[in-house]
Order: sequence, then structure tokens, then C-alpha cells
Amino acid sequence: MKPTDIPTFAANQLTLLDAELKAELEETSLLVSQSSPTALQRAGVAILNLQVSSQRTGLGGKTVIDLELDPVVGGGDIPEHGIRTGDIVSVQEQPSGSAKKKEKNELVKKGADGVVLKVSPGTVAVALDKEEVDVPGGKLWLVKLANDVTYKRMNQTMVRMQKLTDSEYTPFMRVLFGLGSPSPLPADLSNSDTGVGKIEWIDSSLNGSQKDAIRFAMASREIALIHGPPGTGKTHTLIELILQILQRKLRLLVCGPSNISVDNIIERLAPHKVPMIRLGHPARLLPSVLNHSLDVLTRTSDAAAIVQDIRKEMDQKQASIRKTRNGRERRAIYGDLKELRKEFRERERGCVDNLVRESKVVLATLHGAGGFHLKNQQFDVIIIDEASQALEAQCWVPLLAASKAVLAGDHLQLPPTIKSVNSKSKAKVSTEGTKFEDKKSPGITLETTLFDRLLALHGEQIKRMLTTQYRMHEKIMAFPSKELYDSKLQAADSVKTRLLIELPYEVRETEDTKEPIVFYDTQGGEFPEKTEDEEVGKKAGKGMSLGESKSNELEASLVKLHVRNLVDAGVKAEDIAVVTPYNAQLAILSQLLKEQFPGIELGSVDGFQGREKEAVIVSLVRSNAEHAVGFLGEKRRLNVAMTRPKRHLCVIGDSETVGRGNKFLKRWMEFLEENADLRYPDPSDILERAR
Ligand SMILES: Nc1ncnc2c1ncn2[C@@H]1O[C@H](COP(=O)(O)OP(=O)(O)OP(=O)(O)O)[C@@H](O)[C@H]1O
Repeated sequence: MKPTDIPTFAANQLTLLDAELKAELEETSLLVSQSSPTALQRAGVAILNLQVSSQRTGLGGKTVIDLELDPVVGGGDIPEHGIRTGDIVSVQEQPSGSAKKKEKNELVKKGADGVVLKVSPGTVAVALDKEEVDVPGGKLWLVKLANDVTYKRMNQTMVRMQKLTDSEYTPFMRVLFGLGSPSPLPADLSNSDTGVGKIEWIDSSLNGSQKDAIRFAMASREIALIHGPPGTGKTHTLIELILQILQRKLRLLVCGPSNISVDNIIERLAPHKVPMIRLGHPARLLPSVLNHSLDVLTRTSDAAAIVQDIRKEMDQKQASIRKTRNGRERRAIYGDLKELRKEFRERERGCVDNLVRESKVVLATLHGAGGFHLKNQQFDVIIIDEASQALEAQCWVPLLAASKAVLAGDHLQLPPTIKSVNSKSKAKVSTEGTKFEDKKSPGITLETTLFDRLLALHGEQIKRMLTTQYRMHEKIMAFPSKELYDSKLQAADSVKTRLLIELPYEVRETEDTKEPIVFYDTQGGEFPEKTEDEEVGKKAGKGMSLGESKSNELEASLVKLHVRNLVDAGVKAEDIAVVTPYNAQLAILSQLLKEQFPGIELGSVDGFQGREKEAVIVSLVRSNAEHAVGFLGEKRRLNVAMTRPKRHLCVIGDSETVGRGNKFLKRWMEFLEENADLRYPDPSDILERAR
């Protein structure tokens, strides 16, 4: 075990994060600065011809404006757009159609930035960031901006970490960087003197590996990893762990990389009547979770009344601004508003502090945990769900103040998506636990998650794996289990033999519906791949550049034929998903399938992580004489693709190309040849039949 030098680590992360932010900003600002508003609207990232229909005081004393279509252009519903709740946008005066590029760029800097609160067919509500904003009058447009909040929090955290001196390192940090070892645990964790003692399980359905993982997580002093392969009940296990920790009167912070990962836990904790608080912008929370949100609690709890009075007064002032066009009067009202806001914030902060201090469980996204609400707050345990999907710097936002952490995840599925080339792994850190080589050049990239790094540092002793999976037919599970999970996965009795014909509605028995795995082997060079440029995106109505991507039209037709067969046998389109690693293929599939099978779900493999469906068709696309497989070669991506289905997996691909990609792919092709219902499709009339 080689320790990692903390300042070097932090400096390295800062460089990598900087490159990543640049790459992300470039992507958006290139689009914004080089395109006209009309082109941006077509790309789904802008809405034109808007006006303010109302203005009020929202959360945190912020100004909220409702935007609707200008009656001059006919009013009514806003045309189709890609602006969603939670997006960061800028509201600006709309340049006239003839505005030159330079003027347009200047406009990008003007206007008011904010977060989209609500999107309905006729309006978009935006909570503005700055307090003293004079919302531009006249015709407005709204454009989506890149979100750099997450980066700011990560940067602040890494800068703090870089400045810490040796004496300031907590025992927890020491263990996480290999400067100390995890405290040893007794062999028998149920021993009440040295372990956690006897546990009264709240959920009686927990299986052995889940109970072991909970015992282990409770007993460990600094760090515990709960490794949850697909469908093994990782969240299920965390819920019990949270309840057990609470019974022991400890205080908990629960985080995840995305809002959905956090909300998922709240929804499952709610039936247990746990008093909890969710931090975060209400615009980004699931409606079912809002009752626990700090913002709502500051309005509904007893302590909130005192904040309400002032909110009313601010609303009245806001309304009067809109009534006057006289500059002096407006300035005077803004002056009053400024004072009121100060008062509002003070009262609100007092109310918030009390609420947070009194709650035993606080939930937030990783970067959300870096806000002022949690300053100086202490927690006994920090739990991070989906930790293998989070950047390490993101994890340190809450962890810098931690004394013990439990991380749940699966490092054998895909890590977080990285845009900057330099930050991508050249696979120096094996996902199966190779040691780092050198502390000066630790080989840590942005893709190396904390989960990966800790496994490489401390090995299996800090981890427990969940081994019973509740999703896949045992045949579907067999290959990933053998290849990636040391053959340790077992299919629960309730799922291990289930097929499409046993769905709870009528499905006819056909050669497809009685098979757990079907493989269409397109070998022979008659299903060639094609390199696509952005044109495909345009055809699919997205108008966005896809860059260079691959597609395979004949394979797409084969997908359609298979979907049709399943649907004809009675399988509902809603129970079928098609996944493919390539965006260009996704665009073709969308054109081919969406209209005829509206309920079907199409997605990239990366986007489908965490999801499941009764039947999943995987289109592998690659078929070329060079046997190039591109990013199909990433086994974590294939693992995600092949572990989404419950009852039926259909793989479409060229075994000659794919099988020569690497050893893992070769073994997968061999496995399919031996275990799947193997078919060699005839390319001659496929296009015709798929019409
Ligand atoms: N001990 C158990 N007994 C019966 N069913 C279980 C058990 N544990 C988990 N499940 C079921 O398995 C499914 C997956 O559970 P959960 O959503 O917690 O998994 P997960 O591991 O978090 O998911 P993912 O695979 O997306 O990471 C759920 O339907 C859950 O009810």
C-alpha cells in the first residue's frame, strides 16, 4: 500500500477539473456565441419572443418571473423546446433579426441569469440569481447556460484540502489517503463487546449478504464500501442501514451525485416516518420529496411564520415595480426591497439553522452539501450512494468534515462521464484493483473514482459485496457474474427462471418469448457499419452536432423486426427498451421505431445505467474489416448494457468484428454462441421487411 500525498492529489485534481470545466464551457459557449438565437431555438437550447407576465418573491427572497409568448407573435403555447426545470438560463432582450454577431455576443453578457423553476405549455418560470435585477422589458429571449456551480464547490474543496497541514489531517483522511490503516474489525461482528451486537432487523426480507454488509458498515470505524452489482438491492440495503444507525441515536448525512439518487432514498425512507431534511433547490426535487425540502419547511414549520410576513411585504413591492416606469420611483422601491431582503435573509437563516440542527438525517447532493446550510454541522456518519458515479473531488465536498463514511456503488459499471480528453483514464488504474504505482504521478485521472482508489489502496478488507440479484433471469446473469463478479452472483428464486411468457398479462409463446437470450449474429460483412456526421442529428429533428458517431442501418432494421415480433406476441412496447452505445444509431432507431411503437424506450447504454426493463435489445453497431470496436471495448459499458433486462436479452452484432476487439468481447461472443438462441439473419430482404 502506497500513501497518496494529499496536497499533490488536490493540485492534480484542480488541474483536471479546470480542463474538464473548460471542455464543458466550450461546448455550450461555442454553440451560443456562434449561432443566431433562431438557430439556438432550433437546437432546443433557447426560447424566443417572450415577455414577462408576472413577477413575485420566491424562495430565499429571490425574484421569480413568469415568461410567456409575446402576444405580438400570437401568444399561446411555447413551441417545442429542450429547457427543463432546474436548468440555468439567461433572460435577455432579444436582438433584432438583423443583429450582427458581435452585438449578439455582447447580449450574451447582459440580461439576468437564473434557474428554471417550472415549465408548463404556456409559461416558463425563472428564479433570478441576482437580487437587484431590473428585468429587461420588451421582447425577451431565454438561453440555456452551462452549469458551473458543481465545479466551484469541487474547486473550493480541493483548494482547502491543498492548504491543510499534516497536523490538520483527521484520522479519517489519513485512512482515505493511505497514511493510516483502517481500524481492524473483530472476526465476529455480532459479538456485542467488540462488534455491533445483535441487530433487530426492521426489514425481515433482507438476505444474508445484505445483512453482512450492514453489520460491516456499522462496525467499521472509518470507511466501508458496499459493492452492489446490478439488481442486488443496494438502495434497499442502505435504507436499513440508515434506520439502524438512527436507532443508535447517531446523526447522518446522506448524499448522492444526482438529485434523483438522493430523492430515490427519501421516497423509500418516507414510509418509515423518519424526520429528515432535504437540501437543494426545490425546482430540482421530485414533487414527492418536496415535503421534506428545507425550502418548504421554512415556509410550513412553526418557526416559519415570522419569515412569511416579510415575504408578503416584498411581494407587494415587487408588484409595484411593475406598475411604475418612473426611474426615480423604481430606484426608491429597489432601495426598500434591498432592506427587506436583508431582513428576510436573516430571519430565514435563523429558521433554517434551527431546522437543520434539529434534524437527525440530512440529505443532499454531494455538491449541495457544500452550501452554507451545512457549515459547522457535524455528522457521525456520511453515506454516499452511487459513489462509483461520482467524481472523487465531488465526494470530498461533504467528506472533508467526516469522521466515518459508507460508500455504496459498483465500480464495474460506468464511472461519471468526462468530457476533457486529458482527464480520461488511460486505464492506469485497473477497475479490478491494481495498485497505484507512484505517489508523485499517481496515475489518478478524473475518471478514477474514490471507490476505485480506495479499493486499490486498501483492497477487499474495506468492502462487502451484495450477492443476490433480483432482476435478471439466471442465464442473463451468468456471463457478467462469471467475468466481473467472481461468479458470486446468485439469482433470487423469484427471478431466476422468469420469461416473457410469464408476464402478468397475456403473452403468446413464440421462439422469442420463451428465450431468455437471443443472439442475431450479423457476421459476414453484410451488415456494415457507417460513420455518421451531424446530419443524422438533423434528420432526427435534434439539429445538434453529434460529432462523429457510428450507425448500422441493417442492424437497426433487425431491431425493428425483433420489436415487432415481441409486440405481436403480446409484449407491451412499454416493457421493451433498445440500447446502443452510439448516438447516431440511436437517431436511426428513433426514426424507425418511435412512431409505430410509441411506448418503447430507446437510450444510449450510458444513459440507461441504473434502469431495467422486461426485454432489452442491444444493438452493438460495429462491423468492419479492421475489427475496430471503439468504445465497445470498455467492459464496464458492456456490463451495463447486458444487465438491464429482467426476462429477455436480445443482442444484435457482428461476432467477427466484436469478438476480435479484446479478450472480454471474445469470451462474450463465445458465451452467446453457446448459450443464446443463435440466429444468422439474411440481409437481403431486411430493409424491405422492416418498413
Ligand atoms: N432482500 C430482498 N428481498 C426481496 N427483494 C429485494 C431484496 N433486496 C432488494 N430487493 C428488490 O430488488 C430490486 C432492486 O433493489 P434496489 O432498487 O434496492 O437495487 P439497487 O441495487 O439499488 O439497484 P441498481 O441495480 O439500480 O443499483 C427491488 O425491486 C427490490 O425490491
